[in-house]
Amino acid sequence: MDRLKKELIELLKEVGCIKFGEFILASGKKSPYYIDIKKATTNPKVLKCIAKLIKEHIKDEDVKVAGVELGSVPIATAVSIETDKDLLIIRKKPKDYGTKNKIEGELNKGDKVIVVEDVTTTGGSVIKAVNEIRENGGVVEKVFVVVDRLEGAKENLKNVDVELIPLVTIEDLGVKRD
Ligand SMILES: O=P(O)(O)OC[C@H]1O[C@H](OP(=O)(O)OP(=O)(O)O)[C@H](O)[C@@H]1O
Ligand SMILES: O=C(O)c1cc(=O)[nH]c(=O)[nH]1
Repeated sequence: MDRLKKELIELLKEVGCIKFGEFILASGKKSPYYIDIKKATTNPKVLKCIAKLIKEHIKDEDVKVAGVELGSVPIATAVSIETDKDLLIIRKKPKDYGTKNKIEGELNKGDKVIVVEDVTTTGGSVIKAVNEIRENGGVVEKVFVVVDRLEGAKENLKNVDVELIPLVTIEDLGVKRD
């Protein structure tokens, strides 16, 4: 296994982001476990590791890096700094004053954009962001996610012609699913 991937798995365990109990997810689904990914994405060591792993995939590509409010913004920022690529921030709702922007940063027609996400279950949240970028002229082919829970996101993204690239999956973290 890649050294950085191994390091990321260890770090995710170390910061204590794997939790068991009863949780309601963004999709409305119930789950007996939860990846408290914000514990990871507020930790500089984890952010550096994530950024380096994503850099291995996008080294020479002419792309911009997009993160969705709230969870993916620190990840996209770390990747932007590590790769020297422009950052885009996708809001969940447009600002209702000032610029009224939904996308912050410069997105031009035809720009290639990679989207980063903190965790995927159904992929519904990141698909909304992909649609927003596409509606504004961006070209999205790849989404990187720190942890994929293996609950349909890969298939749902494939249906909209996007490849989901998980840095780790729930299985890599040793979480048993029923
Ligand atoms: O794959 P899905 O089924 O869409 O679920 C995963 C999404 O749910 C969480 O977001 P949340 O809405 O809690 O946003 P936050 O980052 O603002 O906390 C998480 O950060 C993902 O974006
Ligand atoms: O689907 C979600 O909302 C979700 C699942 C999970 O494990 N962690 C998280 O932050 N969100």
